[in-house]
Amino acid sequence: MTDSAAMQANLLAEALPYMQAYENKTVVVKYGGHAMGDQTLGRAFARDIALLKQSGINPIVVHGGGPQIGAMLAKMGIESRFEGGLRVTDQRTVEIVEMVLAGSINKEIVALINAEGEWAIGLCGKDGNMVFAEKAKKTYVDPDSRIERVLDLGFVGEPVEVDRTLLDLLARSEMIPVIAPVAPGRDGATYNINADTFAGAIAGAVQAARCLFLTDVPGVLDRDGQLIKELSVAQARALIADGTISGGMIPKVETCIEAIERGVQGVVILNGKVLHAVLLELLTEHGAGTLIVP
Ligand SMILES: Nc1ncnc2c1ncn2[C@@H]1O[C@H](COP(=O)(O)OP(=O)(O)O)[C@@H](O)[C@H]1O
Ligand SMILES: CC(=O)N[C@@H](CCC(=O)OP(=O)(O)O)C(=O)O
Repeated sequence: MTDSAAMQANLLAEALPYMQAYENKTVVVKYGGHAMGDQTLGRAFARDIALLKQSGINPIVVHGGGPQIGAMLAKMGIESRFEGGLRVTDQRTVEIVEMVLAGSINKEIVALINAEGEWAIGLCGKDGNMVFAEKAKKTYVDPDSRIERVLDLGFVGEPVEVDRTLLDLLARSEMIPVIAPVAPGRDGATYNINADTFAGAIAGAVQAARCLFLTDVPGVLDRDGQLIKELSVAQARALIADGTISGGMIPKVETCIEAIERGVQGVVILNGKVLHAVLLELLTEHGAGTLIVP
């Protein structure tokens, strides 16, 4: 046996018990816009997803694309504005969000997975009546008057209904769903949904065995910048309360907590900029990021 063949055999032997543990289980992978790097990274991500399917695991990809939406808006002369980590989305903006998310980014990921010999299918919340959203109800406390005010974020939505019929059908097929976080409202509007929130709702609806959030940091870091390998829901809440977890990591960890409360068995935040992060997390003993457990 050559060295390389021996190495592959060793890797396979290490991965086998994990593959068996996840067999026929659903793993939701949230692929964040910041985690989408160059072609090499994109191909490695697609290969990981293809390998999961080939191993009898049922992957569902939910993707973001915040930086890519920002770049397209800038090209059209529209400035991006965020409130509490959410993009303020007027009618013109939601049209561009849908174009970028459900159009170019979605099809790019589908093509990458298909190039690995699999059958990916690009969807958004509108397809198969999968997700219905309502206008997000966010409030803030006015620092001068201390009065609680409602934030009007325009067409920013929260998923309120998830129908898993189409996802169940795809799970039994050769298809890998790749889903953009855009959904209709019962009011006929199109809503822009934060991709973490959307992935958490999908993971809860399908009772996923794992939900992975690929971002551009190694996971949740402690005050000294060291990776925390495992966190309980109570510990995660304490880190938000004492300010160790801040900025964009707050809604991400809150989404993880909600997903666990909805029955997802384990949620992981990890660095998508590491080659084969998904396989390293799921199929090796040490994992790759921060595992949040009940
Ligand atoms: N304790 C923490 N551990 C890790 N990242 C943190 C922490 N507190 C704040 N952050 C910030 O959260 C960011 C990740 O959130 P965000 O940028 O919204 O991710 P994404 O765009 O990939 O969804 C990190 O880049 C980091 O700046
Ligand atoms: C309401 C809201 O903020 N929606 C996000 C949707 C994309 C997203 O969340 O992408 P990332 O995961 O790459 O950040 C946005 O418009 O940027």
